[in-house]
Amino acid sequence: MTARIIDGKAIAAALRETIATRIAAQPYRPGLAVILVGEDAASTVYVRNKDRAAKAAGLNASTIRLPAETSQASLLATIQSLNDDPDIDGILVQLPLPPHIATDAIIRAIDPAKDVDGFHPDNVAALALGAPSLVPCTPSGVMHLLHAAGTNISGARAVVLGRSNIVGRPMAALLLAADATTTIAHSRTANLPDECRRADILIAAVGRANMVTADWINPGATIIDVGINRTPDGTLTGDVDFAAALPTAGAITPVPGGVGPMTIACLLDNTLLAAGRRRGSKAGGSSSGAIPAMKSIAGTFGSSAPEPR
Ligand SMILES: Nc1nc2c(c(=O)[nH]1)N[C@@H](CN(C=O)c1ccc(C(=O)N[C@@H](CCC(=O)O)C(=O)O)cc1)CN2
Repeated sequence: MTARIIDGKAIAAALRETIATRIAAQPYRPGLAVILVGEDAASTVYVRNKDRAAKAAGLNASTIRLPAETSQASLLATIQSLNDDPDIDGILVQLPLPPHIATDAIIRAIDPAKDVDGFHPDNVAALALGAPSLVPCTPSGVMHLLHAAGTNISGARAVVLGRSNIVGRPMAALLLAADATTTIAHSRTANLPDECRRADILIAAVGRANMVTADWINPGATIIDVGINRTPDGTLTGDVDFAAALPTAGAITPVPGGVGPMTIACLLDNTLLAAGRRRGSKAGGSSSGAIPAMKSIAGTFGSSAPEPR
């Protein structure tokens, strides 16, 4: 048997369309500010794609490009002015930052109500307590993909490979909130392949090209590949050996065209959600509220975007 391919590009396009319809129904244009410090090649592409997608969906989006030598104090001042700007609903600082800037201090400086990345400690704590507010975009996108794939989450054994603050930890919190029996596996986990082989749902987010091979996969499992690795010949590849996994997995995301496009769609969703809350629109319904897999955390997860008025 061959695994079903979960088409993240198409699912993200549908989500962006839903969000655009909701934005068009609002009496205001939600504002999104994205800050890029330096000229990291991949970050430059991601920020350009965010800007395009945000504008296409009807957001009032702007990108603030700062030189790599920007001081931490100057970046903090930029964030403060965006925190104070009533037209800005969402603020995102593209990561990674240059090494002389303390990422933690920057994330803490963002108004949690405008933190559309969901990285501020207040938002992290809310998610950990099972009452998520603004949820990190990549894990949020993964939940959408699991739903679209028709994967049963409640009661399933989920293994998250990787424990980063951006993906692994919030991913595990979301799966737990959706009633999966959730394990975080990492570089120190004993018998890593055995651990992964127990998973009905395997989320690979380690950042090592093709690390997950066919013998790590439980036959029929849903495999979500969050890895984006560039091989020496310039090819983009995930953390899962896709070709080898195909005959064993039940469903699998490709790289590119899997999780990546969902990250950007969920950023738009978070911006709409943040705008609705800040501007006092009645929250309810949402692009992701329609997702049964998230019912247990409905109303708080993903976009409780304002209803059209
Ligand atoms: N402030 C943040 N920084 C970073 C985040 C984040 O969520 N917030 N995530 C990643 C990068 N990222 C978004 O910023 C991102 C990565 C990849 C994609 C994507 O669409 N990938 C495509 C392939 C693109 C390519 O050719 O390189 C795909 O997978 O199909 C979107 C967003 C780190 N930084």
